[in-house]
Amino acid sequence: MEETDLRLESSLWVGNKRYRAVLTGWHFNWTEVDKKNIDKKTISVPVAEVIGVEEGRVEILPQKSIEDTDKDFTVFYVKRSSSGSSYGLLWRLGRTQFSCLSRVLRDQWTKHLRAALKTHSPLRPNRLLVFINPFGGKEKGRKIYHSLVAPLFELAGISSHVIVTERANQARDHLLKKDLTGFDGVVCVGGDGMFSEILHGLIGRTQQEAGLCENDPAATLQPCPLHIGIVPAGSTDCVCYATVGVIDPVTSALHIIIGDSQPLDVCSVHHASALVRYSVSLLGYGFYGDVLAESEKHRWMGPLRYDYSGTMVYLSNRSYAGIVQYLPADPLLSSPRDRTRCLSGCGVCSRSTERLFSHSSDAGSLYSSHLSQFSSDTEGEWVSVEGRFRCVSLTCMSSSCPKSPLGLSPSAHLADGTGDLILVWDTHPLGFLKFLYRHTSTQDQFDMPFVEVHRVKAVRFSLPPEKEEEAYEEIRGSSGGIDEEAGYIETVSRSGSQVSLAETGTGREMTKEQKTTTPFLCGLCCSKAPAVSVWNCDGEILPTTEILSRIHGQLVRLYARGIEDGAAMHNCGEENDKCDSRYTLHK
Ligand SMILES: CCCCCCCCCCCCC/C=C/[C@@H](O)[C@H](COP(=O)(O)O)NC(=O)CCCCC
Ligand SMILES: Nc1ncnc2c1ncn2[C@@H]1O[C@H](COP(=O)(O)OP(=O)(O)O)[C@@H](O)[C@H]1O
Ligand SMILES: [Ca+2]
Repeated sequence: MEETDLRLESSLWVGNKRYRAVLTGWHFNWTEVDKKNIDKKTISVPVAEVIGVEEGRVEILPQKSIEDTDKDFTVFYVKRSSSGSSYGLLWRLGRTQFSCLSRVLRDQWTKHLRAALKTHSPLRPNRLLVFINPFGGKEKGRKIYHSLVAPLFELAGISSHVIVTERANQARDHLLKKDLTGFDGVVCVGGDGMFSEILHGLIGRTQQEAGLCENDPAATLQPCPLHIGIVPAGSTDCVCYATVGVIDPVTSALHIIIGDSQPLDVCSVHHASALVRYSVSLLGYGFYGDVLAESEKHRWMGPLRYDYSGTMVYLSNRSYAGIVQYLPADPLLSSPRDRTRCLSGCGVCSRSTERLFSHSSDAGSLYSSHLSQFSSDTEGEWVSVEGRFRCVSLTCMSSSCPKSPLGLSPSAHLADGTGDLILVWDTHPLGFLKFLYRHTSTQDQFDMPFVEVHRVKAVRFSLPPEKEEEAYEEIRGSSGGIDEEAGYIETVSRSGSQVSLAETGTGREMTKEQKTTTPFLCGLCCSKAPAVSVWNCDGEILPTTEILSRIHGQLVRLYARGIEDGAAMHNCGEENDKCDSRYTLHK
């Protein structure tokens, strides 16, 4: 046996085969020794991907069982396999039971492996705050967490405080107000709406503690210190799919356990100097807004509500007038049409990290550089277009999801500090159908004469003056009046409870009733098409039509690593499901 610091080497047995096992600090490898040279295969596991080390012969599935033999130990680690339909890789729990010649040697192996784990994965969480939405998606959040995720957290020695929500916004309010001392991260078991609650809670809490005003659209917001883990149990699960590459609770749990860290851009949405909401995936007006408004009436259908509502809204054949202004991002850094993909270890995002945070010690200059984007001096840099649109969408990331495996903008980046603005001008119904259909394949949805895509830092949307009046009349007509005295933006969640109040002074914002009835009833049941649509902000309907939206680079961090390139990881010559070389190659 050889031993230096964290290095350890000895013979170990797996079953009746003898292996030469080596722990180098970064990797744990074992190679069968009594085999002919040509057949020798080394299994190599990065220490960062070891989930747990247990004395004895241990199994955790289907139930935990321990055979407490004193010369054995069991190592659990990440094992990859192809996901079939998705672009990312599925992660599974690999397990190997080793036997040593003595108990002393066994204790040395377990001690060294555990010490290596501590040294090489500094972001592994010890304590997590878990929120489960029992009503998300197919209402399986509780089962998913307790049967698939909790046993893995236990194996990894993570303690968790679990809250099953009883109302919308409970998770957000908890994060805004309660003591979060001792937690390393927050886990969301649910869909994009539940993620959004956690996003708002954490961003709000961080700004409160930093004394920053979220209502100021020019403020440089403070990045959140706590990581967010997403265990998918919703309807679209776009944030999970776009950051992990698969919708799979076990894969997500393993990323959380090893403390993976993926920064994420966040888009703020303001109206009349008041924060309305934050978004990470879809900020969409027109088609996507109408689909969401319609789908809320069919929540009982579960995830299928989006297919049904999508068809109905498509058939209603609507377009909307609007003025879109945008602040272009530096075209030398990247382009939404460069046909690249933001994958794990993305160079564009890493270079952005340097750019975004290189002056962070000089807080004053960073703040003023952001401010300048909105000052009158730089007004000339904004580009303005006006016309009728099928949809106007802004996304900070690809927004890929099972419905659209490459997403709304396949070359968008998770953490480059920019968003992609997609303008779909009014066109004939078949053209629009073709545009939508291309989202489901690898065909380029931007290669159409009525579609534009721009990489941007900020976007403003407003109504042409005559439409503004028409919209106001429409709102008055359908709601029986707005409380003009109040002058508040009231954001109402999908389940109907109040999300936030922000003073605006305009009194022209839609009420809850307008949001859920105006666009669809006017478009399908009445002869007159509505003058305005609504904004779909990560699955929430915004109460305002005119907005200013700005991208904040890397404002939050997820327990994820971006989509792994399956082709690069599986070059061992074995078929995916037979492959037991779990080693991350060629990053
Ligand atoms: C003819 C085939 C048409 C296929 C159109 C496919 C276009 C799909 C793009 C989907 C982008 C999704 C962006 C994510 C949005 C979610 O935040 C939001 C809320 O999700 P959840 O909390 O899970 O309910 N989902 C939606 O707004 C659904 C949009 C569906 C559009 C058809
Ligand atoms: N206990 C609860 N009861 C009702 N609504 C809830 C509850 N917990 C969370 N929500 C809300 O449910 C909405 C949808 O949740 P989500 O998990 O995203 O599911 P889905 O993907 O099916 O829409 C979110 O906006 C969230 O605020
Ligand atoms: Ca981005």
